[in-house]
Amino acid sequence: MDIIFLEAFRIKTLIGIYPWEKKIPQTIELNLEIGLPSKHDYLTDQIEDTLDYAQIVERIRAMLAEQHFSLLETLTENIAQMILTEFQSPWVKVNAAKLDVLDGVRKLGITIERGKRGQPHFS
Ligand SMILES: Nc1nc2c(c(=O)[nH]1)N=C([C@H](O)[C@@H](O)CO)CN2
Repeated sequence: MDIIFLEAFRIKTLIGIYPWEKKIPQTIELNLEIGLPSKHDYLTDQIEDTLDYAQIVERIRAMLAEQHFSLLETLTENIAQMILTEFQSPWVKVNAAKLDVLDGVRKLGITIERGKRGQPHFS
């Protein structure tokens, strides 16, 4: 399987279970791996024949501006389901971390995998 990755994508959003977290946006860091559908033919060298990672980033920005989550679990699940359904990715891994929210912990968060990870893509 071929994979698009997004590393250290930092974005501000309202996230958290405490009252202050529902009012003050926090920066979270996202790391994503997005499986490409094996039916796609990358040898065409055309953006139409792959997943456009710029569109995925913009879609995540829009989601996190509109929707506010209490838990990182819900945030990662919503991002994963959006990528599987809207971009027809067969498999996705989403990691979301809060930065410096607990004393002595630089990053903490969650990683989820959804969908089915496929075989290597041979062309
Ligand atoms: N499993 C989780 N535990 C906690 C979360 C979370 O999203 N998932 N969130 C919080 C608070 O919002 C925290 O980040 C504030 O310090 C606590 N535990």
